[in-house]
Amino acid sequence: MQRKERHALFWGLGQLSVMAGGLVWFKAGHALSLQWQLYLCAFFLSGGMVGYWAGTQFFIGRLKKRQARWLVPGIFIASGMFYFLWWFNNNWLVPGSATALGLLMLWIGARLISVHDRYRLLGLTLMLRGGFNLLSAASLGPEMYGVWFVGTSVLKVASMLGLIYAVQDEIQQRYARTIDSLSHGFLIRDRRGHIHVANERCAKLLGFHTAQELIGLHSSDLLPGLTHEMVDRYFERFSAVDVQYPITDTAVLNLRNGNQLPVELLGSPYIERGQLYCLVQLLDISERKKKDDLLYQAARVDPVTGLFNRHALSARLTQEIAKAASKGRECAVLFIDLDKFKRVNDSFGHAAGDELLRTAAGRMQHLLRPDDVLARFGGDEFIVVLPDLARGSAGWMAADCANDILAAMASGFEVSYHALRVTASIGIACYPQHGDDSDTLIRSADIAMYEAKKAGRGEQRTFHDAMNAFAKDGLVIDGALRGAIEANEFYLVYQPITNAHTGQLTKVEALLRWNSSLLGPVSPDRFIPVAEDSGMIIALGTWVLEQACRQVGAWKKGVLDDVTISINVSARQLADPQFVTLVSQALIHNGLSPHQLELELTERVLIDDTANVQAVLGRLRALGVGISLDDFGTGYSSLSYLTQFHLNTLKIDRAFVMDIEHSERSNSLVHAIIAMGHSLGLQLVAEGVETGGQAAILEKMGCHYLQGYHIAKPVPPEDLLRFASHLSGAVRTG
Ligand SMILES: Nc1nc2c(ncn2[C@@H]2O[C@H](COP(=O)(O)O[C@H]3[C@@H](O)[C@H](n4cnc5c(=O)[nH]c(N)nc54)O[C@@H]3COP(=O)(O)O)[C@@H](O)[C@H]2O)c(=O)[nH]1
Repeated sequence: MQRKERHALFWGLGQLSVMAGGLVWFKAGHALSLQWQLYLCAFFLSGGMVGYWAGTQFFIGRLKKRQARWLVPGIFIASGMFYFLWWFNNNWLVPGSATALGLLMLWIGARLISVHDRYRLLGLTLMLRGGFNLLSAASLGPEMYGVWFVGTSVLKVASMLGLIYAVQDEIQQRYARTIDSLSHGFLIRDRRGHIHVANERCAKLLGFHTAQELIGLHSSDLLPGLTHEMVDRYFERFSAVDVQYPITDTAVLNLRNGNQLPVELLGSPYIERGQLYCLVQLLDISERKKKDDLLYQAARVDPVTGLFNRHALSARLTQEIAKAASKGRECAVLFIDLDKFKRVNDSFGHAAGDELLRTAAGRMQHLLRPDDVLARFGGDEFIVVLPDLARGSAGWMAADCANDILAAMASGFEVSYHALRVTASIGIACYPQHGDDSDTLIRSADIAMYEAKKAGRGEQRTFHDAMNAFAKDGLVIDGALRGAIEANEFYLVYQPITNAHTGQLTKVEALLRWNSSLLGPVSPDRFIPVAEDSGMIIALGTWVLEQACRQVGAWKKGVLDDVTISINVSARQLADPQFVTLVSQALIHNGLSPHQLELELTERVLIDDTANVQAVLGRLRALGVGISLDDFGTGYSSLSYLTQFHLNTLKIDRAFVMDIEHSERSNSLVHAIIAMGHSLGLQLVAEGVETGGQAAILEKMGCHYLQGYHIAKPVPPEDLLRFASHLSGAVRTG
């Protein structure tokens, strides 16, 4: 039995008790002594009153534990009092009982009315019964028994109805409270679409004031766009076989107040008295949708610049390609890489780097048309997509755009109160000429961007097929390079560098050769850039350093006893924190004095990471190792490098030397370089000397050393030893 229903037990027992008292008094006079009759009547009346009182308290939920403990003692105390009263005068028994019961019912009725509206009918009928009892007590004679019986029966039926109403109302209220306490909307509709039940949350979600407003409405009245057909079609889904419940849908509802509400609808069938209804739960998923949108955004947007990220860009480019294909139009992809961005990050920190990226992105965005797409592709890489271009125009439109971007970058940046110059390198690929899917176009633009970088930064290049062949070649070489050191596929050749005045062999340049088991002989011009890109140049350079020093060690105590070995060092080697240690170990292990080693660097190495390069070169010079600037004249040819890096030697590039006999411009340029080198106290080496005439001019100009095919080609070590022996004999005799 439910806790609430125990009131019926108390009331039932109370009623039984009162009836038992009546039987004892009116029907048991012949079987019991008067004292027993009086006592039992007093006991049953007390039991009945306590039962009514306790039932009422229980009904309204106010029967406390400590009160319940007094119920049985209360019956005995009250019985004692009634017995004592009637013992004096047993004529008081009937009117006294009616009076006591009447007063109790008046109290119960008043109490119920005061507690809740739903008890008003019950309370009123009980008060009437109470009043009727009092009236009966005052005037009830045997002649009135018939009237009394009818009156009391009518009132009992009325209070029964009042009780049924109160209990039903309570059950309904409990049900309503339960569905109202649900955190989601809830409604029950019938086959025709009429709403039978709805909770307050449902009303609120749909823009109504109360749930009551919804009851009786047709579902199509709930939302402006909802038609009768849609309402019927929804219900039909519940009649279908093999349906998994709940039927779950998500939708964005257009509400009557003009707002939109993203919801999840959970529909389940509900059968009442053989009729199929549909029970719909509405879950407000605005918050979930906001989070989904945020995640979607995060997956598509670069947090630093707020631009599309790589994934979003790919998807967008695929769309633009499809559009261009369907309309016979073109589109272009610009792959933009900020030069030297790493230096900004390293020198000023990542916050400054981010600021620079945002400024660069802002400048680019400013140059673009509303439909153009700008995305951050990676660290310092951006991509611009120019969509919907007329046939034949993609190439020049992209080149124009690239020029504008290069100009915008050239105006310099202010980052963390520092004025910085950051250039960009741009590669261009067009649809349909250079690829017909997003991956191919981006890859082609990337390859073209690398070509632009190689051309010396701040440049743009448009993709062409030869670049692809080159990139593919790079991939093949990259694959073949792996394991080539362990497989002993590399060896060194040595090219003599002689004193221009005396002809004496004073230096040799070690040059790397690769005889690949897969590709055959591969020239350094092809494999060195690939090794530099992959980072393998560090291992390869270390091998060259050790091998060359070992060779010079082996030449000790011979004609090449005091020769200086010159080796080429790439930027990545110099950035390797182990590099200086490796150099010093190579010297010690092979017994070389530091002046016997000269490291050849190109201008590109020097500009890449000035602060670090300066520090490393300082440590190398402290060791006593010589530093030589290779290919001078081909790169930036900046005088500041010559003073800034404390170089020992300047190597004049072959490109100038080859023309000095015939070109006045080359002649005067080489002359100027030599004069400048002298003034800075540098040793000068002329590269690519191929003729005696060139050698003579260079010697006359004051060049200290000569290197080139005129003296000797790069040769294996044993040939070089023979050459050196021959030369020293010739020099001695000469
Ligand atoms: N980081 C490293 N780079 C290296 C290493 N070994 C070589 N290289 C670089 O590869 C480039 C090509 O070198 P290579 O094919 O060996 O060419 C050298 C000489 O053979 C060539 N040379 C010398 N004299 C002449 C000449 O009279 N005519 C002519 N046509 N070519 C000549 O010049 C190259 C030497 O160049 P340089 O280093 O600039 O002095 C080249 O850039 C090498 O630097 C290595 O171990 N590590």
